[in-house]
Amino acid sequence: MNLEQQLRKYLIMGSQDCDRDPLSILDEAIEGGITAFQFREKGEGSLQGDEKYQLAAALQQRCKTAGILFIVNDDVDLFRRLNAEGIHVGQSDEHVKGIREAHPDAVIGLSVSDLHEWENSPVDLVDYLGAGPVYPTTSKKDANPVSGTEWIKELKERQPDMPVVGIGGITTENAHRVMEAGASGTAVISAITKAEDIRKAVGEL
Ligand SMILES: Cc1ncc(COP(=O)(O)OP(=O)(O)O)c(N)n1
Ligand SMILES: Cc1ncsc1CCOP(=O)(O)O
Ligand SMILES: [Mg+2]
Repeated sequence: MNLEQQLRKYLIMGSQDCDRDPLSILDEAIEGGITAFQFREKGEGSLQGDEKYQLAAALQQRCKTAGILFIVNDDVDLFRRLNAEGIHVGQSDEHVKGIREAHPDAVIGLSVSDLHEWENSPVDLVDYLGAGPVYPTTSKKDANPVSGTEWIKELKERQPDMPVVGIGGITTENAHRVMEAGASGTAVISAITKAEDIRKAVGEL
């Protein structure tokens, strides 16, 4: 699978997003057919220190066994310690240039919410872009204003060969609009972590 195919069904999750064991949720999502996973341990109720590391390592092991791309959000030290395949950063996180210099082969994802961010970002140094929030989200308190699917279309016009994943408020009902706009995949938290039947939800995505 190339990166574009790997980004198709992209689960993002930390313990703060889970009403039950994160490992069981990941197992069910893997059975359902996710293709990438981002460890995002962040916000109210999130684990710190060794507890965070232990959970990340356990989730990474599940992804390794299943052959699923494993990406760490924000925490470059954790990404290094785990020797993870990828790191996702946003506009206020560690700069892409330094990460790329130190890790030429890493999969690096960058969030871009609007044209100003895109124009001022080192987009030639990253492997994919996270575009959003496409729709209103309750999973990220400090989310930027909603960008709609138009933003994905615009990114694909400007950088046709750059894989773009839509993120924010994506559900099994609206995911098709994100793909129709030109995204390589959908990145979701609640559509999977809060689903009654996780395998079914991943299938429907
Ligand atoms: C795939 C993907 N796209 C966007 C984001 C958001 O990143 P960021 O803006 O840095 O916000 P946090 O997730 O760090 O709160 C993402 N994590 N993944
Ligand atoms: C991390 C992140 N970045 C932009 S929106 C968002 C949260 C996505 O969560 P959900 O899929 O539950 O809306
Ligand atoms: Mg970030």
